[in-house]
Amino acid sequence: MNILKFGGTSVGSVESISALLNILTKENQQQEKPIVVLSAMSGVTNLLTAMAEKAALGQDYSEELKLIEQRHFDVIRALLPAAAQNPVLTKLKLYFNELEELLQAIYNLQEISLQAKDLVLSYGERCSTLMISHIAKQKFSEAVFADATQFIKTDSNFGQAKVDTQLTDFLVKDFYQSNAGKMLFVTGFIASNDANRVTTLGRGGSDYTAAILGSALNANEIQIWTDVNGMMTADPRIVKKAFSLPELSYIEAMELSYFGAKVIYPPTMTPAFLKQIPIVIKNTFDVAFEGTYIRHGAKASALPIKGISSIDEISIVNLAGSGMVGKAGFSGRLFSLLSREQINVVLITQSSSEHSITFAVKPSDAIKAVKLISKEFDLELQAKKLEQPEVENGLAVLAIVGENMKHTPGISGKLFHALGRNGVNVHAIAQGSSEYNISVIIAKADLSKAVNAVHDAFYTSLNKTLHVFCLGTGNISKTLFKQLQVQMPFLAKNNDLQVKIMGISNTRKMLLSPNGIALENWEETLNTGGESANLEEFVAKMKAMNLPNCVFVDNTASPQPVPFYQGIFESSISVVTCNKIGNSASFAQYEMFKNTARKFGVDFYYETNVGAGLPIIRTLKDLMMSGDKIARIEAILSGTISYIFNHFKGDAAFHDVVKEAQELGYTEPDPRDDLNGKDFMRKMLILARDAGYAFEESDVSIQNMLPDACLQAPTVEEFYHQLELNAAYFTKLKQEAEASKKVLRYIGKLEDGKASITLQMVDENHPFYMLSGSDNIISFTTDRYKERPLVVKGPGAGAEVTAAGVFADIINVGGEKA
Ligand SMILES: NC(=O)C1=CN([C@@H]2O[C@H](COP(=O)(O)OP(=O)(O)OC[C@H]3O[C@@H](n4cnc5c(N)ncnc54)[C@H](O)[C@@H]3O)[C@@H](O)[C@H]2O)C=CC1
Ligand SMILES: N[C@@H](CC=O)C(=O)O
Ligand code: NA
Repeated sequence: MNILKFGGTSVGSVESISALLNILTKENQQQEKPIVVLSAMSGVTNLLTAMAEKAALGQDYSEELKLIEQRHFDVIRALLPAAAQNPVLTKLKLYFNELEELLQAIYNLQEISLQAKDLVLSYGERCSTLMISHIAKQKFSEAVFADATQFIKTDSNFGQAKVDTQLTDFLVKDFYQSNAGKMLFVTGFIASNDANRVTTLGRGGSDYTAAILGSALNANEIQIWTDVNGMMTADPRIVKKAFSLPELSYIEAMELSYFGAKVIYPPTMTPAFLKQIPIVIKNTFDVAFEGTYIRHGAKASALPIKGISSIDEISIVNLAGSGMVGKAGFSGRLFSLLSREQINVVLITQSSSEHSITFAVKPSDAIKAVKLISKEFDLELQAKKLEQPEVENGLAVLAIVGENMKHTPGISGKLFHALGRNGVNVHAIAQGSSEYNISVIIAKADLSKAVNAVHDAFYTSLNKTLHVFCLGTGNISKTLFKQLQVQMPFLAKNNDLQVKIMGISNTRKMLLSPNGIALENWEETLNTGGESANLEEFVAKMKAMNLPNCVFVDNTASPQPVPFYQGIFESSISVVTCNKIGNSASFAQYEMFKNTARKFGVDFYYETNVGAGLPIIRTLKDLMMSGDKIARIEAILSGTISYIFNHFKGDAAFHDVVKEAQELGYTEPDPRDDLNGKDFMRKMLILARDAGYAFEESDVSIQNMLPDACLQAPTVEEFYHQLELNAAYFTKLKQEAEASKKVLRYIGKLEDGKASITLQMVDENHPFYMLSGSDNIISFTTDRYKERPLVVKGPGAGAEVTAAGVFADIINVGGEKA
């Protein structure tokens, strides 16, 4: 026979009770009738508590009483034919009269005992069970109401009574036998003591009732019907990607629910655990869900951990003292003191020196614990053998749980890597001696980020999410958003990766969205839903969202974002940028960015700073890291100038060709930065620094290729005008080159600790002669590439290739999926 327990939400409304009846119809096809255990209608227990408290304070409680009556009567009127309503309405009315008299007595006394409170609460389960048993009788003629106070016997610890197992087993069996063939509807949560006074079973009490009955009657299984899809890999309110677990062992379920999973309350399972009766958690509102099975010999899954549980509010108490802590008997005295005073210790850690102990408790217990300790160890404190206990608040616990953990090396490494990379500071660690759980104490503010990061790290077959905040909505960003949108399904399918844009800002508007910004209509969303742009606020809000796997993308050409990089790294957020201004300002700053990113375990990627999407920065880094020595770098690194020299032919006018380069998206937002060599200089400087030189801007000499008037043009418009006025200068250059069968090339060189950019005319024997479009070319001569240099060549400017380079940098963040 099966026990089916339905929680408050499952009996809370006409719809849920109808669903419950359908479930019973199916279950009734089994050979033996099920036993149904019911909770009070959702919210009713709270109302009863409120009424009892009001009565004890001499306040009016009639509103609540009316509300409770109304909720039951509404269900009866909706689910029973008129002729069948009267008998149950009458019986319920009797209950409500008793309840009212009881409350009146409390009101008169203006005081309430635990015993009276249990009695008040008992009406929640009695009313719901009586009502539903009558409704069920329409379908199942064998339905019978059973008040569990008749056969579940406890001590007199009202509010949290302890069950007399032997007597209860006997009475339950007897009751069951004398009701053979009936379908029993049993009140959850309530029982009675020797004197037949009503007692309650404490937290999770209706589950406990189901387990007690299941154990006494050797049930086939105990079904716990609730409103969620069983036990999940993490709290679904915190982790959107959390999924239901098909199967768990008892120990795993205990460990998981101990730290927060509210689906079942562990102690309630003990009777079932001892008899090895499987428990299955099912969803009344989603009958297609097969349930989470908790049973003996649950199959070990391929996953090293089963779930992540968490408690979002915890305090820790630190105790230290060389003369005391760690000595035999100390922790015994400490923890029996706490247990005597009913302080639940969630977690304990002891330092290896054994001179300190840290334990975690509910915040409301922390001060109480300190007072108790101060009293108990007064002498030791006075003698300075023990230091004053210290309390830390605002903390949370995260625990990973799984029986497989102890057979799988590297679990804690993975946990701490995920936490470390995301800047989550660990205050204390505890590994249960069972090795079924590893728990860490972290700041409450970091909990959501931490649980998500750890979930991503362990459930790698799920998509890992990168949370991206993007500055700039110009040429490059627009193209990046398009590329991301197209590529997203591929990344999800083949790389288990999701890139979510959480924030966008340009100089006018900014928008940050906790759910991410859809890329189909980002522009409209930003314009209609965004607020006035404010860079400082954008960065602050990004940090406050405290997301795991977070990336800040700077796709501007502005110096303004650069001063924020440092603080962004310090918040454990990676930076990806195509903006060269950060890396080409002072060397001290360049070095600080690198060091800070390394210190905080995040990435700083800027491949597109040199040669757009061409793998130049990455190649240089690989050469350096593998121990090669750079002897010489020669390069053409201005896509714009490359394009101009490749197209300034025949009777084309120079300024028109420049305009074309701008229109094709090759130039900087301000094309003067390309033609005056500044953009090229920045690239040479960044290369030199990455090659190990502590260079400043002044270390790169630039041969100017523009007449003075062009260089000094105060606006872009004036610049184009000056280019036109100086047409003869450019034509002369071109003719000189053509006359000697050469081409014009603007070439950078780094050799012997010197960097330069010069305008050259090269003939067909020169390796840089053959270039087309916006091509860049770079040749690395090194110890290992001595005879023939390592050459990278290809389009070095343009929105598509640049956005693609930024895209690649973004998905390389975190490294694991690349
Ligand atoms: N075009 C190319 O081939 C390549 C470009 N790059 C770099 O890409 C970067 C972007 O270039 P484009 O997209 O063409 O520029 P753009 O001028 O089209 O767009 C720049 C965007 O940045 C925004 N912006 C500027 N200052 C801002 C601030 N303080 N806060 C928020 N947003 C701000 C602007 O509103 C604009 O949306 C530049 O740094 C450029 O050097 C790098 C490699 C190649
Ligand atoms: N404006 C730049 C673009 C790449 O950084 C260029 O022309 O090379
Ligand atoms: Na590059």
